Amino acid sequence: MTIELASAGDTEDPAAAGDRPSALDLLTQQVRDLVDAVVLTGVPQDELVEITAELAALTDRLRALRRTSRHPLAFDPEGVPRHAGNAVTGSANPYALPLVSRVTSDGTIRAELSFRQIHEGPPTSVHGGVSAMVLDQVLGQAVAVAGGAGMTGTLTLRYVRRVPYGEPLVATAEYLRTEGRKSWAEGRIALPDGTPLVEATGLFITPRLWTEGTAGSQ
Ligand SMILES: CCCCC/C=C\C/C=C\C/C=C\C/C=C\CCCC(=O)SCCNC(=O)CCNC(=O)[C@H](O)C(C)(C)COP(=O)(O)OP(=O)(O)OC[C@H]1O[C@@H](n2cnc3c(N)ncnc32)[C@H](O)[C@@H]1OP(=O)(O)O
Repeated sequence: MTIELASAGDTEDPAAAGDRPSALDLLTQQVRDLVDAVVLTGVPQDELVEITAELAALTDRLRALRRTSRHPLAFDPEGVPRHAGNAVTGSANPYALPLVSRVTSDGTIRAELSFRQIHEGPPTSVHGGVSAMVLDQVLGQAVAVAGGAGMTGTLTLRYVRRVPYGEPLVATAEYLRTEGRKSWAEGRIALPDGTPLVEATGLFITPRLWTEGTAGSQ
């Protein structure tokens, strides 16, 4: 297999790397695969002990050089915030799905996604907090693209139907309105045919600190 990597240094600037994955992106995806494998593994105890020791050694190798700063926040040409360390969308965060969203011609945020077994809450269903995290993100992106980027003040959810994992789903969000530093959005996670599973409305508040030009220092 030949892997075309982004150039060294591109990881600091996702736009410069284009669509090519960086070595960090590939490591991150490998760790996601590892986490999936851990949840589902049935290998015997002694094998688990050996694997754990190997992982401890790999963890030490990664810790040999630690970042002293967070991953930078950037905006793609459509105005969607991109942050490699983000818990939902981050290409360099193994914990992230990762969720990849785009802006449609009418300004809707749209992301195709598929939850995995690691997201399980109730048997065979996705944990409600995981659904909330995805909706918080896409609603936040909707207000950011509309010019009202902010912190979540309130997020109200209605869990309509159980959310399955391992199946294609769609998350969408639309900006509603702005009053001063407050912006509202609504969205949903749905089946591909539009059947809603979780519906959300959210209020996002642009912190006074950001309007004073100190974003990112909090
Ligand atoms: C230099 C410019 C830089 C611009 C920055 C650019 C980009 C930022 C990038 C990315 C962001 C975009 C998208 C990200 C995508 C997804 C979003 C995920 C978001 C999160 O995952 S985020 C984590 C959870 N979130 C929190 O961790 C919030 C903790 N909290 C605070 O940080 C403060 O609390 C804050 C900032 C909310 C307000 O602080 P503040 O000092 O700026 O404003 P203040 O208190 O004066 O309130 C003003 C008016 O909002 C009302 N109000 C206040 N709080 C309210 C609430 N909770 N509910 C309802 N109304 C509320 C007041 O009642 C008043 O209302 P009124 O004016 O009518 O009296």
